[in-house]
Amino acid sequence: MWTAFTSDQVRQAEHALMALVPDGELMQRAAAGLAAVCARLLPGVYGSRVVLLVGGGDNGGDTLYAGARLAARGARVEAVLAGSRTHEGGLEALKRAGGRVIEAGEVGAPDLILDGLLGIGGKGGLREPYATLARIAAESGALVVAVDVPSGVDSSTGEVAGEAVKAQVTVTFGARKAGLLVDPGAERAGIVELVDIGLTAHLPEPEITALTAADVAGLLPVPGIESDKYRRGVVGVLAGSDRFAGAAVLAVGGAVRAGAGMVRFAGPEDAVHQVRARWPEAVTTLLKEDPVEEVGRVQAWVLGPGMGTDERARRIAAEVLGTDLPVIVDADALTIVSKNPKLLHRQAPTLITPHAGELGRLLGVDPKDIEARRIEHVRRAVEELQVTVLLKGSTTVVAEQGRPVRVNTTGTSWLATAGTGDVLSGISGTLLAAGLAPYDAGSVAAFLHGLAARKAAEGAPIAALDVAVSLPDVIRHLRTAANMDA
Ligand SMILES: NC(=O)C1=CN([C@@H]2O[C@H](COP(=O)(O)OP(=O)(O)OC[C@H]3O[C@@H](n4cnc5c(N)ncnc54)[C@H](O)[C@@H]3O)[C@@H](O)[C@H]2O)[C@@H](O)CC1
Ligand SMILES: Nc1ncnc2c1ncn2[C@@H]1O[C@H](COP(=O)(O)OP(=O)(O)O)[C@@H](O)[C@H]1O
Ligand SMILES: [K+]
Repeated sequence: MWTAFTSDQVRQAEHALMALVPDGELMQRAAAGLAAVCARLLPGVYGSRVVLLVGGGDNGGDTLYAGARLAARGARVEAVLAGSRTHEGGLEALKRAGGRVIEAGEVGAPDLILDGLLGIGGKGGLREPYATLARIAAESGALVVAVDVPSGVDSSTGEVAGEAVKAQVTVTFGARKAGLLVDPGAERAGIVELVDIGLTAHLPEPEITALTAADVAGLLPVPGIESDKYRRGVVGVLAGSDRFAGAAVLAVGGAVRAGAGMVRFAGPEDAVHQVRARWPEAVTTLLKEDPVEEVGRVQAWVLGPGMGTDERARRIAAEVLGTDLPVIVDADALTIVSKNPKLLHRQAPTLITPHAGELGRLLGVDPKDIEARRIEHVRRAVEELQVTVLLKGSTTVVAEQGRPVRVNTTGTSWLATAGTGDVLSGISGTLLAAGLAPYDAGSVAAFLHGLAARKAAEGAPIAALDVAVSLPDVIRHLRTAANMDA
């Protein structure tokens, strides 16, 4: 499990650790780790040109000491001093090692730029001259490595309020900062390398966690000798309308290919035909005015993809949410519950899977604000709605009362195509029917969904159904990598 922390949590842990080690020791550990990563990234340290963008705080200090280490190994290291003050010890060390100070106009096109403008002390959008330096870095063509945090990214939330550095790699010290895992910050951070400075024992409960491949392999339900199709989990899918029959095919596809014991599908005529044609293994029921009960026994429901918001859909939603079975509430069902929030007042496990627009309607908030500060809003949704919430988007996050927010790390922007959300609700439904709690079902589903999309895409466009089709390959790979028996 990965863990990530707010800047306050990191500062508290650093204070506790600082009391136990000599002055300046942590900065030396950070600088040594940073220089080692830079040395690995450069084709060769000797003779390479490295530019340091140095802010006035300790982030600048780390950067100067790391620059000194690279200079000592033969790199040509130059520093732009951008703060109203400069870490004295760091600057002395750099000069002693042969580094020199340059003006912003002399940055040019170095091999490597180290962004040491702001660390966890940064607040709000970059002010000048930092903003100009962020632009110079972006235009230089150099490999940009952010020190601790890309400057301009809020290290606790991932918010970017204005200009920010965009790094290919972020070398972060002691603990992952929450803002490095959540967009828009995650996109600015690139690959995150964690340097151990001895902080771990002092860290509190994390605000944020992320499942690793091994965690997912451990959580995935697999059939055993006692299994039959009912015990593995029967998932019921209530999706599709005369207008949107495809959503039914996609949600059923996600459920089938994620490994359901059985998928029961119920919907209008065209949807039933299309589901049967694509997924003959699904058991289908034509649902007109009959109660949903007629569909048969299921262990969890997927409610909403493409089902419309008319009177018929509202009646189905009310009936299903009135049962004591676990339910995934997605797409049109979210529109229905946003008009009648009481439908979510239920005891049984409930996972809602909105994108920012849908959550915006549920909370009465502008979707742009949700995308800017996902963690805050997903927590607020949990608080107000008292259900488990999976917020979709460029970073998918899953939240539940009293638990850290789980951030998904596998997504790809190729997923931004119609219908992939329907596949996700099918996967989540299968996992819920297999007995996973909503928090695990949602976060494992998002992990598999992201990996399946990457596998299907491999750098090219995908259709939503490709994501469903790739699921077994992804599950096989995860289990093999975790050394699990066939
Ligand atoms: N505290 C510790 O024990 C350690 C800290 N380390 C480093 O120290 C960093 C934190 O250092 P500081 O607390 O000095 O903070 P920063 O180096 O992040 O700088 C904060 C200063 O930048 C200015 N500033 C804030 N927001 C700005 C904006 N938007 N535009 C322009 N200027 C802005 C403010 O004047 C503030 O004083 C960490 O990120 C890490 O790199 C590491 O050396 C490891 C150990
Ligand atoms: N830029 C992006 N990067 C990564 N994943 C994305 C991005 N945009 C959308 N997604 C993912 O694609 C899926 C889209 O779902 P949704 O918005 O419900 O669309 P639809 O209703 O068409 O299926 C979600 O899983 C979401 O997290
Ligand atoms: K930085």
